[in-house]
Amino acid sequence: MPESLRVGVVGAGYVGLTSAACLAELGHAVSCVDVDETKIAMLRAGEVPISEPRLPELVAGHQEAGRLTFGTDLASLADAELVLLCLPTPTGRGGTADLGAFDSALGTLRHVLAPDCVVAIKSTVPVGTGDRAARVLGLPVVSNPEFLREGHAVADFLHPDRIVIGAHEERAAARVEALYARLDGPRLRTDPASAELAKYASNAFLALKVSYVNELAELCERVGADVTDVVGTMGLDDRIGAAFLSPGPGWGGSCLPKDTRALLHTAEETGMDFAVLADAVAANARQRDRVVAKIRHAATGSRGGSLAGVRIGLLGLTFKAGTDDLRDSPALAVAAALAAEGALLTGYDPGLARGADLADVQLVDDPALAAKDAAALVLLTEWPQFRELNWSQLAQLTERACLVDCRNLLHPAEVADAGFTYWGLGR
Ligand SMILES: NC(=O)C1=CN([C@@H]2O[C@H](COP(=O)(O)OP(=O)(O)OC[C@H]3O[C@@H](n4cnc5c(N)ncnc54)[C@H](O)[C@@H]3O)[C@@H](O)[C@H]2O)C=CC1
Ligand SMILES: O=C(O)[C@H]1O[C@H](OP(=O)(O)OP(=O)(O)OC[C@H]2O[C@@H](n3ccc(=O)[nH]c3=O)[C@H](O)[C@@H]2O)[C@H](O)[C@@H](O)[C@@H]1O
Repeated sequence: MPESLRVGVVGAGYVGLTSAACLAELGHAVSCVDVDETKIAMLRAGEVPISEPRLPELVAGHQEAGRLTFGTDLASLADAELVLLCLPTPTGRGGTADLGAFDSALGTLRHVLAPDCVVAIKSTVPVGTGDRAARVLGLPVVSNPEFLREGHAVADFLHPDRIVIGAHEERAAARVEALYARLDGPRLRTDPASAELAKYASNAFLALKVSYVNELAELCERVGADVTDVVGTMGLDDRIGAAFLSPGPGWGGSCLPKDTRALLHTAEETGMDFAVLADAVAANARQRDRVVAKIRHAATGSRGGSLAGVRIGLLGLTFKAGTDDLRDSPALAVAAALAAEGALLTGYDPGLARGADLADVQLVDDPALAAKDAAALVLLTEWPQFRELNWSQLAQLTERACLVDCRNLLHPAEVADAGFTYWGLGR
């Protein structure tokens, strides 16, 4: 029987809340602490503030069973055997990770934690952060990066591709490993610096892969090839893999952009020019500009046409399908660029609650309202339900039946039959 640990989780966001609920599911006694009083009050009332499959059931069930508690006071972690830090590490000055929230929590925890407590860092933090935290706390600090994806958070946590444990001391590493005793998946023991870097290296490689495909899509257009068949061929090679080969409006979300910036900053600090990564980031901005040019062309009938006063309907605003997260969403970056040229934007997203307040887009709760009188309809997020829309009806509602599919989600022939002139990426 694997041992049950008294676990403290600091931060109740995507990573913290998912970890807390899943660790309770694995049989541990979990106390989750966040400074956000509103969020904690919601969680105590059984409401989960983010949209993640299975999370509400786990939170409600384990709270009721007494295995999961929520609070705002870090002092409640005094008897924890293991504390997981799941604090935000957004972009700070010069592109580096801002460790403000992290340091503020450490400042309190150093007076609170028991002398035999082990601390694990789940946040994505620059190399050396764990060792620095160990000095501040006077406790062993293990790097245990998290690889879950938003929209799949619970499933990814409970079925990890790998569990990475970067530690100096065996005793501390063993305690973190005990946390996951009930989970399958390869364990990788290493030093803290390698674990910290492995997390950035993974996210940066995913970004690189998508930037490569976005540039490839451009080349396909120039030479008259179809990117779907090109990446279909590539993906069948096990060494390349089929995942992360879909062209889109650029990669975004709360992590890939900030983590590529932070890794570039780390390289810079050592005097290294990480040129291939720097260009993947630059390619992401080029991709947004290309998408905007394509929309301008579709909506005005000319490459350099003016978008002033032109009505454009947007389908999908979140940074990818299956989430309600708008942080660093490429769809919003495209919207901002269109709005800056004077376009009038109406947007529909199945993941967003009505009444969400967006700077550049009037949010509507029906795709027909986004299509109405639009000079172009632009699909920006790959929600699968968009495939089932009544495209003939939407075509009739638009002013000019032009459709820019920035995710290559739809069958060009089908939407053409519905009456649309279709633009995809690289096809
Ligand atoms: N979102 C994701 O899919 C993943 C995120 N990560 C990493 O995990 C870390 C956390 O990310 P998210 O969970 O997305 O962030 P988040 O923004 O969703 O949640 C962070 C939580 O920490 C709380 N907080 C801030 N300061 C605090 C303090 N001093 N004490 C206690 N709580 C405090 C905030 O109120 C918030 O609820 C980041 O380093 C991120 O890069 C890693 C893997 C996946
Ligand atoms: O560190 C993190 O926070 C997490 O960041 C990403 O997860 P996530 O931010 O949920 O988003 P992804 O699914 O990776 O998508 C990132 C972006 O790339 C885009 N993308 C992805 C794949 C693809 O083929 N094409 C493409 O444009 C998505 O639309 C999205 O904008 C990683 O996939 C997780 O492993 C990691 O734990």
